[in-house]
Amino acid sequence: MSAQSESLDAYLKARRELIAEDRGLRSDGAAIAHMSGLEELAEQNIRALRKKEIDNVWKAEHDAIPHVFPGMEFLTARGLIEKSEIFQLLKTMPKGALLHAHIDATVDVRTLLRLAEKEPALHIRIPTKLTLDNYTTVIPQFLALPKHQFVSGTIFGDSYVPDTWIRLQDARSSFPQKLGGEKGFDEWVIRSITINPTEAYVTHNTVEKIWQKFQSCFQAAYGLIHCETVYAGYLRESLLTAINDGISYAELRVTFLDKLMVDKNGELTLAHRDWLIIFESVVAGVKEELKAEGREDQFFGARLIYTTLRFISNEELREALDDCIALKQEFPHLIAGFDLVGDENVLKPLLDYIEPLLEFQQKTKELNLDIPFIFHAGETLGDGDSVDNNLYDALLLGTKRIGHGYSLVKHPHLMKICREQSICLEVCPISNEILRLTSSMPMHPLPILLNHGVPVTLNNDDPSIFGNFGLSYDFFQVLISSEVSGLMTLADIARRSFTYSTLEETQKAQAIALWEKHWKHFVEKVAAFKLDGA
Ligand SMILES: O=c1[nH]cnc2c1ncn2[C@@H]1O[C@H](CO)[C@@H](O)[C@H]1O
Repeated sequence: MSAQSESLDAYLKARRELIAEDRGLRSDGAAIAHMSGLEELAEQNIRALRKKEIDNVWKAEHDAIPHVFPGMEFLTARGLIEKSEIFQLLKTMPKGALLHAHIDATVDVRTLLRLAEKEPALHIRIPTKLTLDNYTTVIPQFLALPKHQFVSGTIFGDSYVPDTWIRLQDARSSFPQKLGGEKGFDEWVIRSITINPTEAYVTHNTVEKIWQKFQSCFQAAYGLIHCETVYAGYLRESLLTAINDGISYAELRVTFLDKLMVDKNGELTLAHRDWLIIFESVVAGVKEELKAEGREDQFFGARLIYTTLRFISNEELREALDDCIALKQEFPHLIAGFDLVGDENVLKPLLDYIEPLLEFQQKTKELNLDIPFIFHAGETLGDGDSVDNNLYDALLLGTKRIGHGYSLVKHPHLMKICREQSICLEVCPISNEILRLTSSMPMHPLPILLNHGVPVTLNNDDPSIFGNFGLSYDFFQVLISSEVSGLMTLADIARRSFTYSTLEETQKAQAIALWEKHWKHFVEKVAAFKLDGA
């Protein structure tokens, strides 16, 4: 061997070692090191497919879409993603646990409308007269009323008195033909409860503005969802959408801000415990349905994270925390934890609530109740602002996981804590992009977290508003925008998701065993996948 080739070999060896050392903190290392032969083939196939797709789709010119690139804005790219072979494969991948989704934003808006429009008690109102000029900006509200308060009529034209309730079915059937009739009505409502690409990328293209639109989606959809007959159907659809995408377990956030929900007679009588009873019976019903189809091994179960909004007073928080305790005592298997939600950038920081939160910890300790905090924190672009600082409080308060934790990468010490104490970040890539924290996936901090070995799960956050149902879209955006992460990275994330859940150890083992079974089938399929021209 010549001196030259010897020094080249030495250089290449040193290079391999440096790379291995740099990648050494990543959590997918073990999964990659112990790949089966089939997993190796599946990984190769996905990487080859990705390369082909990046060249043919994400670097190509498209008439309707001016600038495409891997991991680009989701709302512009969605149509292209849905045509992708990788995406079609990912749809059948077992995704593990969904640990971050707000339940009132999980069902396709058309399905919600189909459920709501069947309910004769539902009414609609708008704050102003609807005209051809203003109708795209007017946001409706909904409420189910008791029979003796039903009001027939129309919401369009001069006869409508602003802020009066009109039966939804009437408002829909009398919606003027020049606005598209019933179809136009549906489109109008859908516009008010979703974010469209023009809003995200043009008219509301700042964190502050998009949050205003985002929050108004929740307010508009609230009354459609929170009425007994619709609610049960809604929860069923929410679970089935997740399960059909390969999610086998979920911890879903529910906002228990209002004390009562409208029952099937249009009366405000359903207390929080009734909401949980409905949830429990829906979970049982879904299990029955799946069993009848021979699919019972696709769903391990679901729990709820009790949430309230970060604008309430300390006294109201004390009430909410007591309510959470009472619910946990009655439904220990259903309550997974406690969280505070809403726009961190404009609402109160965790520090404002420190007294009631510390009292709660003391109380639950005395009662021997395990109700972990699972706080949203650091969902911001700020560096040292009160939202960024929420990370300190979330960790000091012993948060079990961190919702978003977008700004965690600015804190090496906090990353170390998360790594050493297995505190997982519930990362929501598409949500972060649509809510304007990042303009696209290549700018998202996820690779920093993965390369530092910070535990992460991938989540969809508010799919009914963003359109990223299930986890396939978020998994896709992560996979297409990295050359380090591959199929085994996604597998590692999915497998570990159960570990960060609030399931007990034996349940975790059972849920992981089921996941492994589905993963094996999936790997066989991907390993056998024939690339065009291969
Ligand atoms: O990404 C998020 N960060 C903080 N709060 C959120 C996010 N997504 C939804 N919500 C909050 O959850 C409530 C619905 O139950 C909404 O009011 C919304 O503010």
